[in-house]
Amino acid sequence: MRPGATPRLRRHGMILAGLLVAYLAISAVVTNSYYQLMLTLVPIWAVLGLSWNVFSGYVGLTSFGHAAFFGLGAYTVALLLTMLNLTPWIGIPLAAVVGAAAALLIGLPTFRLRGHYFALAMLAYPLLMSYLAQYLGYNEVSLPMRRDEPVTWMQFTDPRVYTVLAVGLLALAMAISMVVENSRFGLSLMAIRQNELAAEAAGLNVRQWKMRALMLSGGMAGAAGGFYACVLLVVTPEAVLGMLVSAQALVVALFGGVGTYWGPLIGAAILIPLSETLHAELGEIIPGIQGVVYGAAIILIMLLAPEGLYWSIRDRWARQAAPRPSPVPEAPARVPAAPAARPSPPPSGKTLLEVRGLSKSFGGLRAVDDVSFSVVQGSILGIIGPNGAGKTTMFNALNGVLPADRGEARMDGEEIIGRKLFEICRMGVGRTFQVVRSFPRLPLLDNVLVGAYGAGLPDEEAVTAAREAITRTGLTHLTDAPAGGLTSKELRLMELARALAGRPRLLLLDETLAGLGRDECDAVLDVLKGLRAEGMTTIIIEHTMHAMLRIADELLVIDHGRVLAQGHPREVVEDRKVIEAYLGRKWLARCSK
Ligand SMILES: Nc1ncnc2c1ncn2[C@@H]1O[C@H](COP(=O)(O)OP(=O)(O)OP(=O)(O)O)[C@@H](O)[C@H]1O
Repeated sequence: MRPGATPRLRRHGMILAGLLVAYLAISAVVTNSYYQLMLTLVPIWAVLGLSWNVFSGYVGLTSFGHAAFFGLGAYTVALLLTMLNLTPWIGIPLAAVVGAAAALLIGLPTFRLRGHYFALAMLAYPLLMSYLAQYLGYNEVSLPMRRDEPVTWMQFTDPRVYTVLAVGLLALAMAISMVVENSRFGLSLMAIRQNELAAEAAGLNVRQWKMRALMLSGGMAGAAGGFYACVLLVVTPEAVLGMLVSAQALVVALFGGVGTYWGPLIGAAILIPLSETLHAELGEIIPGIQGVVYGAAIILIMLLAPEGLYWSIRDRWARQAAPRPSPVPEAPARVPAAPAARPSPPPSGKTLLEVRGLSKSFGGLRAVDDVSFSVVQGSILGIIGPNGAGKTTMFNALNGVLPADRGEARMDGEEIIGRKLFEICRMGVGRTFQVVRSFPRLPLLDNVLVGAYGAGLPDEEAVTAAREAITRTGLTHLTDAPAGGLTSKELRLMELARALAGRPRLLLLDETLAGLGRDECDAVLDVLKGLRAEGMTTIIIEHTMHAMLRIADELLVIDHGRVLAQGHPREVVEDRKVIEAYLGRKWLARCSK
């Protein structure tokens, strides 16, 4: 569980229990059978919305095809009952298993696609299943009437019993979502949504996490579909695999709020009664009024609250509660000093990283061309070079973001080239990226925790490692501050802390000082010096020469993908080749004064 999760879960659990009891009390007094059915449908669609949210909301990959899992669940229950006489009490859990298994089969090929292509591919699955159901002659599967033993066959004469069961299913789906969102599961998924590459570089096995999320989501949708079949007593492709079903899952979550378990609940509680009431009152005059309601809801929410009702209300509330523009006071004096830096690194003399003949081309462009260098343990190697010289590509080839064409890189004698990004991270290579990505609404601690989870540390140790990393970067006073209120310097340090939380032996820092003022640069440099004093080995790409001269033990100059020079910073910056290729005439003039 994430820090602070237990009291939060308790609080939210009590609110949820209160809401569900109130809902049951209302449904107990409704006598009209149409509205009784509507009260049963609200929790069912909320469960489908929650299932969509567990995958698309947390991972950020839009699914237009959740009807596939829902429909499979509905057909599983209906066919098991009609063909094998199997009670829905067993059929519904089996529907969840079928939904999860379908998610595995769908995920395997579809995770190769990204963005819009993924969303469109998901659309194809329920369509395919719908045609298959028609082809197999399952155009209309009616559940046999077994009113003699209502409990055994889940066929009750009093529709309010279905509402109670639907609320029970919703409570279960909410409990699952709450645990997911407040655990390493949810945080890992959110990290993937924020930046897949950075998440993998932090040690997360992105494909595995996505698959787990889709399977859980498929299972929840399958159970919802299975129960839906028991409520309607008839299953048709249009009703359970149709476009409106997928749209309903998506719309209730988008309307209520994406990436939070409250979202689908709010969305279903507002949209389902609205569309069903309009359907009841105006359905004969305007057929398909539900589609109009969902379309209008999407347009309205996109215009007025793009992240959904929940976030819009919560953010407004938070702004009123804390009217200051930033939760972080501005005075720099308040920033506690990072660990005191020793003037010189502990020279271990031992080589930690040995790179030989590393090459990477993009078509005809040799972005990294036969690069060799080594890094002494406990030292800082600065990498400089003109824009487009191949510095970032070299980092990418080193830590597995891109496959290297040739070459080797041994860390402590162990080859890292050819391994996956998350494996290299787990071997002790931490990395930051040029563009910082944070989870703005989550506290700094949670943002940093991702690095510790990625390294595979168990829950308690992960929190300890994250707190240690926060202390080492001098951000202790901001531990509970939301990342959205941090300054550029604090965000840079937060990213550094995230890399440190995985307890790396080697840090790859890509332009950590980019966009910072002189004072801010100094503060970050102090942190880096502190880390070196602790024995951390760092390779840093940086354009700010004054910073490089102050911090680097050695400089490596790259130009057109090749090593132009390597050595002590003072010697390197006086090298004519380096001056001509990178530093320029102004630098030469300054040097010759
Ligand atoms: N994925 C890619 N596909 C094709 N070409 C690429 C790709 N990534 C980088 N390049 C090219 O490779 C060369 C090296 O780029 P790289 O980003 O590594 O340079 P850099 O030294 O890090 O530059 P900067 O200092 O501007 O970040 C550039 O010409 C760039 O356009």
